Amino acid sequence: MELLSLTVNSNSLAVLQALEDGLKKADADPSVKAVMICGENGKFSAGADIRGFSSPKRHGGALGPIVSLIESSEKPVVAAIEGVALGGGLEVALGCHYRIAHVKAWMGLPEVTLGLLPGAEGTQRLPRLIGVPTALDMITTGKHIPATEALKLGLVDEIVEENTIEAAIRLANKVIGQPLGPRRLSLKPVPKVPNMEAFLREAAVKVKQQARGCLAPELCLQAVRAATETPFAEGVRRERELFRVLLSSGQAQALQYAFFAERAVHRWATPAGASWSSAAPQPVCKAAVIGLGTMGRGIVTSLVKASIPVVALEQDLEYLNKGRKAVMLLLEREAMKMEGGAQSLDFHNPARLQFTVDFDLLHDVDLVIEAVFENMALKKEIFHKLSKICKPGALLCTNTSALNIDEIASATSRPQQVIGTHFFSPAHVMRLLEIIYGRHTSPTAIATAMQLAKTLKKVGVVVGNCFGFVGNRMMFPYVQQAVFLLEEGSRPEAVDQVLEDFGFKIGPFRMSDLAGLDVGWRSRQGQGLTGPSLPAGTPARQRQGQRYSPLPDLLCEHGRFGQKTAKGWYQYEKAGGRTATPDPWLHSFLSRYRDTHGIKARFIDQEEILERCLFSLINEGFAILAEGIASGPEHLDVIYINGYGWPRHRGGPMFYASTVGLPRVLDKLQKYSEAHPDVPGLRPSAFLKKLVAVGNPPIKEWMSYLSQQSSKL
Ligand SMILES: CC/C=C\C/C=C/C(=O)SCCNC(=O)CCNC(=O)[C@H](O)C(C)(C)COP(=O)(O)OP(=O)(O)OC[C@H]1O[C@@H](n2cnc3c(N)ncnc32)[C@H](O)[C@@H]1OP(=O)(O)O
Repeated sequence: MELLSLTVNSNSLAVLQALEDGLKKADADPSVKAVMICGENGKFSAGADIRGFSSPKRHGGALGPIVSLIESSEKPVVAAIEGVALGGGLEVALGCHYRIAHVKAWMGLPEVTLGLLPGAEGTQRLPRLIGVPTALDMITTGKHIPATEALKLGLVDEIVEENTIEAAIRLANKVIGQPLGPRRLSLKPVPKVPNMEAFLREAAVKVKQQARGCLAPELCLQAVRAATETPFAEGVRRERELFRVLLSSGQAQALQYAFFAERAVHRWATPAGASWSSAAPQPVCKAAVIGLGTMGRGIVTSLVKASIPVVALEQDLEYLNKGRKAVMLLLEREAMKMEGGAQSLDFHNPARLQFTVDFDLLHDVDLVIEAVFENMALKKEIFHKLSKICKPGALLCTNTSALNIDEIASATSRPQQVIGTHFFSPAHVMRLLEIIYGRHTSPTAIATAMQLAKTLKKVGVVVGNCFGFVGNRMMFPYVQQAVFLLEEGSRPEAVDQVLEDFGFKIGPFRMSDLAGLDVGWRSRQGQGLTGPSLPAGTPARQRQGQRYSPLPDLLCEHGRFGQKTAKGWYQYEKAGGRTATPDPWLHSFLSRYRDTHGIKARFIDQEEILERCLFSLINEGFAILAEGIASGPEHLDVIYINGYGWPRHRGGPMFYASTVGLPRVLDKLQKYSEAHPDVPGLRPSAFLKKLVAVGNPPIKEWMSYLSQQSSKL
């Protein structure tokens, strides 16, 4: 036998054992001259079994010694990489003396995204192979790189377009007898950069800033630093130490939960029993977008990037030209980030992107996304037209953040084809797509919208129809608490700081200034909560017997709409400016407001700010689950992580509640509710109470306490 071939699809215990046995056998057998390691079914390895990290019987540290064993083999070992080589899979390849990859293969060390670091000596070998700056980037971001890039970086020795295994065998035969010392990465020095210390210091600042409280990127950097400062064996010891810290940090569990939650929501189901097994998606070969405001522009860009031909429609030529310019600018920027540039997107080709004011051009599209502003009458008028013009079977989507899908569908003759697709701004960047089915929406429509999300590289989450759906409905009590805290004595910058320290990308007041205070003002006017339709004599701080804060309305009446007017909860350098500065005017405005309403300002500590904002949001989440609006807590968590800047390393609001402990959440809500009996959002939901009463079960069992529901986790 000239060559032994080993397969390493997943780094389960059995595979590791087989790898070790195979290597030992190859070393002991004089007839074996070289070893080739490959995967099965066109995939090298997706790395360790992620579920294994939270299992009590985890085989910690088992892979590192095997990678060392591969490297120390006296016979050349060649990795034949097809499909993916990720995490532990790539670390195995780094132990090999040669790496050959298929041109379509992808490689990366994504452990950081799971709250870990490449704990099988990857933090020590990769910098020795491709240099510290590039290795650090790969290890701290976890990004996957294509084989072509891996070749340029020197991560692989060769890429092939045909049979990778045959090419690897050819290479193995060619190198038999050549010295292996120079191919053993553990023996190589780490390539120098001019001022390593300054480079690492700067990198540490950048990584910490971007990590927003997530430990893994910082510890990844420390492990790479060890590679630059200590011999290989010492670096490996440090790597293992840091790996153990991460494994027991709690963040790893949250990030791994998030990984599986995103996959679980893909297996959508409705209370009526519809799911992938009962519905197939319809093909979307051509789409239309109505309305080229901020949302419409992003949606068009997203569709073009996904190579779906688009017809973009506006109400008149003035709006159309404005929208066209903005879309072209977005597409040009996106094209610059892509390898093939503008050519690859081909957006100047009218067959790919057409701008029009003529509704009739929508007659042959497979799907329409209406993205005009939030006005029910306008949306109904558009859907009425669509139901007359569009071909039978065309999916009619509305990009609304709160409005009733059934009412919009009632304007059509085909409510089964109407569905909510709630994009998040900027729509070509944000990963979340909330997909809302109405009473009549067909399973095919849901499947088609879910498939569209995948094509657009977004995470689609199927939810039921209620005001604000899942994301915004949970956001209302959170924002309401933030404003109540101002009434009681806090300041916008104090509230924002607490929530940003928790890990939110942006606190509620900075967010409100960014989105524009006028958006909510219009909606409240529409609901009759403020403005001319408010009945005379309505108490300033009460609506329907519940506490209400007119603060945001008063700010709007002062023309303070946020960034766009250079003033909102903060002040900005100019209209459209981004730098929020605390505003003395706002502080004295708050004092005057409290005096007017006889409110005695008090000091509010960070714990109260955090708990009242987060626990009221979580409380609404339990109500949503009990009503069957979402089929599991993972749906709520995926929505919050991908659409609302919730820190991923805290796993989403419902996972966070499970880590705080439901009895504590209930206890605190009860306390705050007693202090604020006129705030329904603080009144503990019946489902939360039930879960506490049955003994605080783990999150994956929650849904079994509601009849006919089961978790997808
Ligand atoms: C002591 C230290 C020892 C070792 C250090 C090593 C650590 C590691 O290796 S950590 C793992 C690193 N690997 C990854 O993070 C890869 C994760 N997977 C992916 O990125 C993707 O799944 C993919 C790119 C490999 C494939 O993507 P796609 O084709 O879109 O399929 P899905 O993502 O839907 O996945 C299909 C199916 O497979 C499950 N799965 C994928 N990878 C893993 C894994 N590493 N462990 C466990 N399960 C995995 C995924 O959950 C899907 O299954 P379900 O639909 O049932 O959830």
